[in-house]
Amino acid sequence: MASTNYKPRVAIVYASATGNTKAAAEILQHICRQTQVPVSIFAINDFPLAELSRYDVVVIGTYTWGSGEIPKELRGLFTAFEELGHKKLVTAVFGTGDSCYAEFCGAVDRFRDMLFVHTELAATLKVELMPQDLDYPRFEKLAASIEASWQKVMLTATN
Ligand SMILES: Cc1cc2nc3c(=O)[nH]c(=O)nc-3n(C[C@H](O)[C@H](O)[C@H](O)COP(=O)(O)O)c2cc1C
Repeated sequence: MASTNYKPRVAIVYASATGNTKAAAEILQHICRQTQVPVSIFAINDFPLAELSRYDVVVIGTYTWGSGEIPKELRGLFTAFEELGHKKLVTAVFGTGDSCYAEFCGAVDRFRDMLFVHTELAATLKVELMPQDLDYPRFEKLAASIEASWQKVMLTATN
């Protein structure tokens, strides 16, 4: 995300009940920071939904609850994306889950389907429980996909 003069405003917004998704969010924040792009990270309860439209890139981190469901604290954010309907907003969604459940990381799938319709969805990533060292390159790929989508949106805007 460093090759244009304009620095995108990037937010990582996550929900985490037991810490796995928080750890994943912090890995992504660390990787993004290496590209010199300022990244703000918010636990969902600290993120002002009214500010969603002020960001160029929003990355969601979610665990999965119930039977493949979005945690209730993220439902407001889900609706806010639907209502915003901003196709130039670059998004991505990652999640941690437990593959013992029938719908592994079902919340990621639910966000993916909605974000694909309402935003410029860059990529998704599913992680088994607490992220491990071998997941790190997968987060690097996620960051690279986000950057590529951002460059695409910038290019479209200037042509
Ligand atoms: C009651 C309950 C239901 C769950 N349902 C699912 C599920 O449907 N699919 C899944 O992949 N993981 C499911 N999980 C596992 C969590 O999503 C997983 O442990 C996740 O890493 C927790 O993230 P956190 O540490 O950020 O809270 C469930 C966990 C609990 C306790």
